[in-house]
Amino acid sequence: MTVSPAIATDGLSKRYGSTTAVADLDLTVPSGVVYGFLGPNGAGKTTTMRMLTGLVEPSEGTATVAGVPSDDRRQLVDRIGLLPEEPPLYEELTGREQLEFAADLRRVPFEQIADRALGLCDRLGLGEDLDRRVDGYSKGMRQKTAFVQAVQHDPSVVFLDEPTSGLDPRAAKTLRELIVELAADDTTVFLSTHILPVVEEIADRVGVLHDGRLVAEGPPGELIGSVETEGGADLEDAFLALTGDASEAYATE
Ligand SMILES: Nc1ncnc2c1ncn2[C@@H]1O[C@H](COP(=O)(O)OP(=O)(O)OP(=O)(O)O)[C@@H](O)[C@H]1O
Repeated sequence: MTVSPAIATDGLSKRYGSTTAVADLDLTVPSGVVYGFLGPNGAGKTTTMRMLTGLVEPSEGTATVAGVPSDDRRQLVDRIGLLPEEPPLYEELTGREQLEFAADLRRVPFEQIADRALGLCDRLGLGEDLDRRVDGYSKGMRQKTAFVQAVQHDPSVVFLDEPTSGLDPRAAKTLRELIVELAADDTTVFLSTHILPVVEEIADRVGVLHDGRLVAEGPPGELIGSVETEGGADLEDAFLALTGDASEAYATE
């Protein structure tokens, strides 16, 4: 029996006027993996994620996510989760109301997923703040709420854009653990981040985008092994070699 990939794209491209944001992308992401999606600023990562989540129409090519064509937004939202760079939260709601609202959008009764949602909040240290309004939340509290909102309905595929942004070290560690647990429970995690040690630690596979093109793909160890260095190479070395610009300053925290 062949298991369908979680994400498959065929010649996926996006142009904005004379700018080619994503060019002829053929990507296959197996089910149940953590997939690190890397690339310099402006490489096309966000645009790719927007196409895969049905928010932006491709100029050419097709994509299937969790078995659904990416232009079938109605079916897609039930099967995916998205944590974008700028989390969409309603300032006037409490954290709990925000999570209930997100469940409603997917026509999932919140009571059905409350144990999972509130358990995630507790793990992230958000439990005691859930009845406060979002407009009084810190950046980290917003990020935690947006993460729970993205995964509370147990999606088949979740897209995370810089998920540890603004999180303190303890919460960031918990979030990394949660990502690994999600994948172990068969949720495919599509993770875009500039924090390469995190990718090296938790990603099963990595794709590197450069100028809208996929320039490398495989397990992190394979990418690192492809780089020649005098000492031991790491994913940052591989990234810099593959994207050909040693001046890109990348976080190494
Ligand atoms: N709505 C838009 N209109 C015009 N150009 C756009 C638009 N969205 C993205 N672009 C362009 O497409 C290219 C890819 O941008 P994108 O945001 O996908 O990159 P990224 O890899 O996510 O970058 P970063 O790491 O900085 O977030 C850039 O040249 C960007 O200026």
